[in-house]
Amino acid sequence: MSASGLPFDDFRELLRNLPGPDSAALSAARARDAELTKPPGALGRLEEIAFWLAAWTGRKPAVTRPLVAIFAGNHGVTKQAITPFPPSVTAQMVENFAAGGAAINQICIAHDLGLKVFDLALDYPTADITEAPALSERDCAATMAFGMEAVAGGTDLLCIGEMGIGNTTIAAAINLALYGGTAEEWVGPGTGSTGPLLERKIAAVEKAVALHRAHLADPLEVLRRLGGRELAAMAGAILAARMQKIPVIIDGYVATAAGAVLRAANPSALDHCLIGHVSAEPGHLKSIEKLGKTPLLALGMRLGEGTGAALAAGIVKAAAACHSGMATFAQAGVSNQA
Ligand SMILES: O=C(O)c1ccc[n+]([C@@H]2O[C@H](COP(=O)([O-])O)[C@@H](O)[C@H]2O)c1
Ligand SMILES: Cc1cc2nc[nH]c2cc1C
Repeated sequence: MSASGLPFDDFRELLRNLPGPDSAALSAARARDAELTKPPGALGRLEEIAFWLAAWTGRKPAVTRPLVAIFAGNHGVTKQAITPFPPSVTAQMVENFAAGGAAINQICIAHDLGLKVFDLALDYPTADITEAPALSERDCAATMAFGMEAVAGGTDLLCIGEMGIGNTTIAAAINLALYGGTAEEWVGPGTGSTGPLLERKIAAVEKAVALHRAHLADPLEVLRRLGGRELAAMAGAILAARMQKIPVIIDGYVATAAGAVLRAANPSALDHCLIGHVSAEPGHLKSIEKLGKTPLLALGMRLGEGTGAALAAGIVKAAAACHSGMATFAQAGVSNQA
């Protein structure tokens, strides 16, 4: 904790002093790209991804230890009867991740990605955001710090995902607080809320944002009042990655909301991040556009658990492989005259 003793102070300081991109590594990548055996720009966005890797790692683009981190949390707002699945499914899915039976396990095998799952006090859901702040400042800051530690084991590409019944309601509330509009614009079906479930979900988001309105100009207050443990941990992990020169791929609607909190605190906070995919949750594309980003994939998925980010990691790995493995015109004896 910082000298003044307020748990958020260290994070405010970090957010004010984020490291920028490495311009020497970026220039070197651009120079090499111009020599590779392809028409200029022919690899399209793969070339931009290689430049992004160079800028945010400070090295020649390479992905050798990609990691998917899933953060799991439970939410008091589920007592408003807003989800088709019960909160017990969060812990059950954590078990399924550990046993290798979830979709994310198969995508990690397909793309050769490491996987770590962090469950965050699943037996102690956050407070119901329609009645109280989700977390105390101390709990929120401690969970952000936990998320920062999660990447300490070393990786050179971090995919951020989550698991938490009720958390699409949380993401919608965060988006409404950060961007305004109406609750209907930000609330979607999540795992399948329709009819009365969806109506109660919209009402819960409206009520929560109205209750906390006086405090929502401060993005970290948005996170602690309307967020949840997995969102706080994802925010911490994204920040830690920035400090440690690790590029990040953000997953779906909920992971994007965690990132949005950081972006609201510092407009450059997500410059080291890609959005892996646009999910089928109706508000996701708009929330991505608010960040000034373009998602890599659009596969109609709405699963969470890092699946969209993990699929995008395969593309990022391929971008690095092309950049580092292709021959130059001179090496291959190919004419570079158009
Ligand atoms: O990532 C997404 O865009 C996404 C869209 C819909 C559902 N989810 C997942 O579904 C869970 C939350 O849905 P819900 O209906 O319980 O709020 C949580 O575990 C998320 O990972 C995730
Ligand atoms: C079964 C199930 C799997 C999930 N994976 C991520 N969120 C989920 C929500 C449910 C309900």
